[in-house]
Amino acid sequence: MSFLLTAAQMRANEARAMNSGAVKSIDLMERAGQGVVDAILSRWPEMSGTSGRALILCGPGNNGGDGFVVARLLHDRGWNVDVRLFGEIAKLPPDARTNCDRWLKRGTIISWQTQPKGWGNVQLIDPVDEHQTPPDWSPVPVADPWQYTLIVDALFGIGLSRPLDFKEGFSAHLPECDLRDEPARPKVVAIDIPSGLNSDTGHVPEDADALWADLTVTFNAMKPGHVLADGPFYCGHTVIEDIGLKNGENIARLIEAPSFFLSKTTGHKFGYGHALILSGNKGKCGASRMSARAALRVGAGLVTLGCPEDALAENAAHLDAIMLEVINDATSLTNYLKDDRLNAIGLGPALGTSDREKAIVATVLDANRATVLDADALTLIARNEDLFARLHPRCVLTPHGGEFARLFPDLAEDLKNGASKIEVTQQAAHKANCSILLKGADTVIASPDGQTSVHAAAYDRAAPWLATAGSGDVLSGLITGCLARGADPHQAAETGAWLHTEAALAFGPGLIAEDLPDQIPQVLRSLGA
Ligand SMILES: NC(=O)C1=CN([C@@H]2O[C@H](COP(=O)(O)OP(=O)(O)OC[C@H]3O[C@@H](n4cnc5c(N)ncnc54)[C@H](O)[C@@H]3O)[C@@H](O)[C@H]2O)[C@@H](O)CC1
Ligand SMILES: Nc1ncnc2c1ncn2[C@@H]1O[C@H](COP(=O)(O)OP(=O)(O)O)[C@@H](O)[C@H]1O
Ligand SMILES: [K+]
Repeated sequence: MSFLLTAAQMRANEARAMNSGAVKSIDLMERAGQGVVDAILSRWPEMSGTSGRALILCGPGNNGGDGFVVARLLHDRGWNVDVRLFGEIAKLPPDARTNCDRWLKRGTIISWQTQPKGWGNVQLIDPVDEHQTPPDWSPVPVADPWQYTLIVDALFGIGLSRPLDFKEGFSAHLPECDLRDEPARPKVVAIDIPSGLNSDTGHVPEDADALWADLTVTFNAMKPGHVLADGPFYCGHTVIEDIGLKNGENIARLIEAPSFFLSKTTGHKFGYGHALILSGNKGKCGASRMSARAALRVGAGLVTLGCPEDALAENAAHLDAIMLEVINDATSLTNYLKDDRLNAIGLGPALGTSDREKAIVATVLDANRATVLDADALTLIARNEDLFARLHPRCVLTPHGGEFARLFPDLAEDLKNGASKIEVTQQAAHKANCSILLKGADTVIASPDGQTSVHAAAYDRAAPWLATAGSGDVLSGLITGCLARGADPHQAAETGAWLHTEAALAFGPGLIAEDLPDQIPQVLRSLGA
């Protein structure tokens, strides 16, 4: 199982290891630098056979220290290495300083720093005399990035403490981001996290800048910034190098393939649960049918679509294996729910938002069954405090960003202002007293018992084809089906999110929402279900 660590949690791991005497910080830095070199050579094996030319951009903290280690290791492999330092050698922290000195036995450093007040553009000074302030800020030309095989961003890691500003000269050392697809350009590698990206949130603040990378090499575990928000775009591809720290607390787990409960062995259809999906009036029920189909495909033993009488003929024309039940109003729903084999309910897609549906949502919540609330059901809950107050821990809410803002306006504002998507989802789960799945390529799931997970449809699992009308309806059906099969709400949301993306990957370009449920058999087979 993989976990995400905040910067504070990573520092705590390091402090624990130091205090126990298990390892010295200088050794951790050596392992980090070695890990970066290993990751580079493994990603681009052609670089191990020959020596190239590298530019290492070091920052004023320990991220820069890792950079000095990389510079030394590449030099010792025969590479031609240039090192630039943002800051002053004299102010480096101890381990970074040690590695800077080791580098200075092999090569030189060109340093640049923020210009003193009143100076014009950033000045580059060459070389830095570590014992005295340079008498003259003589400009040095920015190196042409295209002369390098490799550029390493060791400027700022988890210690980024304020927004990055390209005016300070950081970007001049990299080819333009638009040239990412240009094969002749140097490879760009970020140590720990691309500089400028917030490692806890994945945000790059408005008006701020960040460097981009082809490869990001981080240590021990991914940080939220590698998978949330803008993170994957800037990181390019992320690998984890083990530097031997033991992980303590984490902020979330990273959802991986489910390893349980999706296979069917023996037993009767009722042993796999009976899901009820509720729909609205005729002409608008397509979304609920897709949801029902997804619930059946994921293996619910039975699925019934409950709809008003006027929608019966339309639904009957489309459905075979899915059963139909007339649910005109809250009273007919109450009667139908007397069958306690109905163990999971999904509602919202194509439900409607009139008084009929408001009463239906109230009835469903009062029934205290495992329930997924999506789309129109979320709109009704956002509008009616009495519905919000009825939410309970067997519910899963599946809002997209707009629905989340209607349900939790304050938290949505925090998110807009740079708060962590993980933290706002945790707070929402606490407020609503139920599981919340906040959608996106970075889907976050939090439950009131504190469980938190992130599903990243990123890197090798990027599935942009999911940005298509109705794909969310299928997701709610998948989760309802998992609930019917006996998963708890958090587990059902995790499994639904993973299957949803996997189904999109199995289909690929041209995907429309209807295609998703029919990819599920192939996905289940690949899991050995
Ligand atoms: N367990 C750990 O935490 C380990 C950390 N290591 C490395 O150490 C890094 C963290 O080192 P630090 O805590 O020294 O932090 P950083 O090196 O990430 O950055 C801190 C320095 O950057 C300056 N700074 C921050 N934001 C700035 C901005 N926008 N513009 C200009 N200056 C800015 C700060 O004033 C400070 O001098 C990690 O990212 C990783 O690369 C590794 O060496 C191995 C182990
Ligand atoms: N670019 C993307 N990458 C991965 N998943 C995405 C992307 N865009 C949307 N999704 C997923 O697709 C689904 C869309 O749901 P939603 O916004 O409710 O759409 P709809 O209401 O049309 O069904 C969500 O599960 C979301 O996480
Ligand atoms: K970096």
